[in-house]
Amino acid sequence: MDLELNEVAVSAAGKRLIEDVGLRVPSGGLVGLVGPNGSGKSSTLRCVYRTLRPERGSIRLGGRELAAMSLRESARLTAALTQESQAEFDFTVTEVVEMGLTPHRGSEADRGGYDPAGALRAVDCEHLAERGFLTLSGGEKQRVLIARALVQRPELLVLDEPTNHLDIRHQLEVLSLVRRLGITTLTALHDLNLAAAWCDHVHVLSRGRVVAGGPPSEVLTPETVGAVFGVRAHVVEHPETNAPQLLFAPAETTKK
Ligand SMILES: Nc1ncnc2c1ncn2[C@@H]1O[C@H](COP(=O)(O)OP(=O)(O)OP(=O)(O)O)[C@@H](O)[C@H]1O
Repeated sequence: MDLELNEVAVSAAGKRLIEDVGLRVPSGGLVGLVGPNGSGKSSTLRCVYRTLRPERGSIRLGGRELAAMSLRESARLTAALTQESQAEFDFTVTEVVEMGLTPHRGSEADRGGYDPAGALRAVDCEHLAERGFLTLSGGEKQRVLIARALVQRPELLVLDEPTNHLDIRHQLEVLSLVRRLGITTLTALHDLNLAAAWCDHVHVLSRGRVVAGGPPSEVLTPETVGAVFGVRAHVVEHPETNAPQLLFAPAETTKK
């Protein structure tokens, strides 16, 4: 199911958070949102998982206006891992993962996919099934929340910094898993090299606007990264994967 945003604008507390945001995630595609702190990544994602209501523009999922769907319907289709998801649940890990089934309760629909144990296995957390969620490390919590998103069997995954708190192995495993799942995914990422390595397309946000979008090799150029993030970047090619990777230096550093 594809996702399309056109000229989306949203405000909160009298402040324009994003303006004219447009992007498309093709069915089964993985698209990254990158940008400096406060550039509007989370606000864009919040419009997609409907905790913010755009005041202009359109958001279509599978060709249908989100605004015309009931919240229950869009919640069934969309699983979100948000900045707020780390809420303090006083439940076991299995109970937290089972919460992902909530949007399907009372519905006949069963599109197959992960059961709670399978989802925990997929994120390498099977051994944590009976632990209290509150006793987990930050990275373990993050992986359990990804398992909760998987059992929902969503058509669309919306991920806000899914690699937060994860060690390097689990960062790579989570993105590789998302890739393998083939679910339409829009994700905010701080790490430009992860975005470059895993995303089909990357959109760069700056002050609430998309200033560049397309394949990572076309978008994550020294010029764009320099202008948006205020750092000097050099692009090298990963010797194994050929993905563009960036090396950074502060803007003011002069070469010795
Ligand atoms: N409810 C709100 N009321 C007022 N301002 C808000 C609200 N939500 C977000 N903002 C502001 O909008 C801007 C964009 O925030 P947003 O969280 O979308 O950025 P972000 O790119 O996800 O940032 P980060 O990388 O720091 O997570 C910020 O300046 C933020 O302070």
